[in-house]
Amino acid sequence: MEKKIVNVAVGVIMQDRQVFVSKRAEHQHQGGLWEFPGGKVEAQESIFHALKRELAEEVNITVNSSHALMRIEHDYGDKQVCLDIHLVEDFAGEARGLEGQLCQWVSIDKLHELSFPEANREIVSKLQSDF
Ligand SMILES: Nc1nc2c([nH]c(=O)n2[C@H]2C[C@H](O)[C@@H](COP(=O)(O)OP(=O)(O)OP(=O)(O)O)O2)c(=O)[nH]1
Ligand SMILES: [Mg+2]
Repeated sequence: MEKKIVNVAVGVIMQDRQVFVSKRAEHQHQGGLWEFPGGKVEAQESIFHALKRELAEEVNITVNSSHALMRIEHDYGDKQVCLDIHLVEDFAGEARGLEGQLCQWVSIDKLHELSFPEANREIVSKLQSDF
């Protein structure tokens, strides 16, 4: 049977050379690892709309605009994802976890010290080489 690919809108929220990351809950897929906030793109929804909705729900910010950074397709074996990663520098509100998740601002230079899901390796490399 062909596996369904889950499309995910992911936001790299950046301010003053720092990025806002949150920790995935233990019970979630890839639980206990750090992530860039985001979530599933619903049927008929644009990536930008999903990004805006998820970042408001999860981390309290209103995204005004964003730029597509990269797309990563990754097969975790138990789940196949397509991550649409956007850079979010233009937003309103103060970022904080609204779902009880641990969050922090981390400097780009230290991003590699955190444990992320496998698919995020490329994102961290790109951020550290481009910014
Ligand atoms: N948000 C996010 N998801 C990531 C990252 N890296 C990565 O592999 N993923 C994977 C983990 C999950 O399988 C999927 C995102 O699903 P999610 O659990 O955030 O979706 P969601 O917010 O809509 O939440 P839910 O409906 O599952 O409760 O993408 C990342 O940096 N951020
Ligand atoms: Mg999510």
